[in-house]
Amino acid sequence: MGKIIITGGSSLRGRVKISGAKNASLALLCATILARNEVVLENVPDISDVRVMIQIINNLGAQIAWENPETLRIMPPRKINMGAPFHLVKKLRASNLLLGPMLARFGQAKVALPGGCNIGIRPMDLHFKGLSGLGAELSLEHGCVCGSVPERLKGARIYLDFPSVGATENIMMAACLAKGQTLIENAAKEPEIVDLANFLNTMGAKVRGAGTDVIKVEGVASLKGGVRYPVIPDRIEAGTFMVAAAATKGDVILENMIPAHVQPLSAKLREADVDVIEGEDSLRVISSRPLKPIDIKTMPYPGFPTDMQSQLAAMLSVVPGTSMLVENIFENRFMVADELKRMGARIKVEGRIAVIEGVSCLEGTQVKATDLRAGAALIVAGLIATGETEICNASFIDRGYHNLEEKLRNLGASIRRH
Ligand SMILES: CC(=O)N[C@H]1[C@@H](OP(=O)(O)OP(=O)(O)OC[C@H]2O[C@@H](n3ccc(=O)[nH]c3=O)[C@H](O)[C@@H]2O)O[C@H](CO)[C@@H](O)[C@@H]1O
Ligand SMILES: C=C(OP(=O)(O)O)C(=O)O
Repeated sequence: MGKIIITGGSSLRGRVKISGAKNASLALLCATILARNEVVLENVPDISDVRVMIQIINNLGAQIAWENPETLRIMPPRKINMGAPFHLVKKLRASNLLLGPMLARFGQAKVALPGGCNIGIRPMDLHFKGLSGLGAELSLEHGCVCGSVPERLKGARIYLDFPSVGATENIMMAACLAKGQTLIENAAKEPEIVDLANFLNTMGAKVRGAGTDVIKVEGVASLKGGVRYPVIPDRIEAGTFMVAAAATKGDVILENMIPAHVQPLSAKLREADVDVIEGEDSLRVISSRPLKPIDIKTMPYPGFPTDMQSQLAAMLSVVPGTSMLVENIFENRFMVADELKRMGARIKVEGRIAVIEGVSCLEGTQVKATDLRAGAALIVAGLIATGETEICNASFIDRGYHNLEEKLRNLGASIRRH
């Protein structure tokens, strides 16, 4: 799976360009299935999750090719090949986002139960509730979700018991081609939801209210496609560089990003006594004073993102005093604590709570990435540790970070792949 080796101790300094968002790109790629004509997506990150999703959608009958390193040209399928293969689907969570578009456009779907990082049980009941509320008939057969639509999907009022990102996306995409109006209540409000709604509207959908608790979709007969659309910047990649800059006492300017999308993290870094200066589409992080301990509770957007919790745990492990993390989204997201402890961190995990007692330094050693953001956290830990840190299972990190080593080297880090 590859190793990343870091020699710690350098402060990160300079400028870094943030890539397009993984989670938005994956949802938008699934949404292209709804379109009748070619679609061009710009600012797509060349990461392994995106490459796997391209393979899956090509298998369904689409034709997708890179026009240049950040631009994908997609000819949606005219008829669908059933069965998204397990060996691909198991690699990423977002493969469950194929269900809504396949059912809406082709009236049938068969997708192996999705994989992704082992950060919790991650049920799909809300996806099922929403899609069956629109009239789809769904069953689980031999590890596959099978679905069919007797006639056309019909608009409905759907209340989500929890504002699930994936369920909101799946229902929103399916509702675009349903007959009549759909209301998604207690919808997720993440920036990736808004990006998906904007993309669907560019293709001819009628989605209103994305970014609020209630999304209203007026179904249309078809989505024309024939559009070029830039994916939003990746707020989690941006957040990871912000934390790396703060932890290494650095001074980094992040370019091509949306400061409002990282506001929950900026607020917390400021509490820790880091300077975060917002530009229009850039942001500067300067860490020149001793850091203060902070408490974090992960929440749906605009709360603090679960995808940034591990990286912050790495930073806080060397901040004098006691910090506390409460993980409210995924029950298994403290796996990184054991790896950080190997490096000398003092972290006590009790259920959904982790208490961190800051130590004076972390020591480089061999550690393993247990999931994507745990891998990112170990990179942060390696950058601040004394000596050499060897991170195995680096392919987890490749799921979500484009050119991470090169970007960090340009900021002065000593990092290489083995
Ligand atoms: C590809 C993608 O976009 N992944 C993101 C997406 O994952 P994903 O869409 O899987 O996350 P959800 O928002 O759906 O999950 C949030 C919570 O809802 C629960 N739940 C979800 C669906 C369901 O049917 N039933 C149910 O109980 C989950 O177990 C979890 O506890 O949002 C997460 C929360 O911001 C991020 O960490 C992931 O990076
Ligand atoms: C949890 C993540 O991704 P996924 O939902 O694809 O597993 C993530 O990006 O941190």
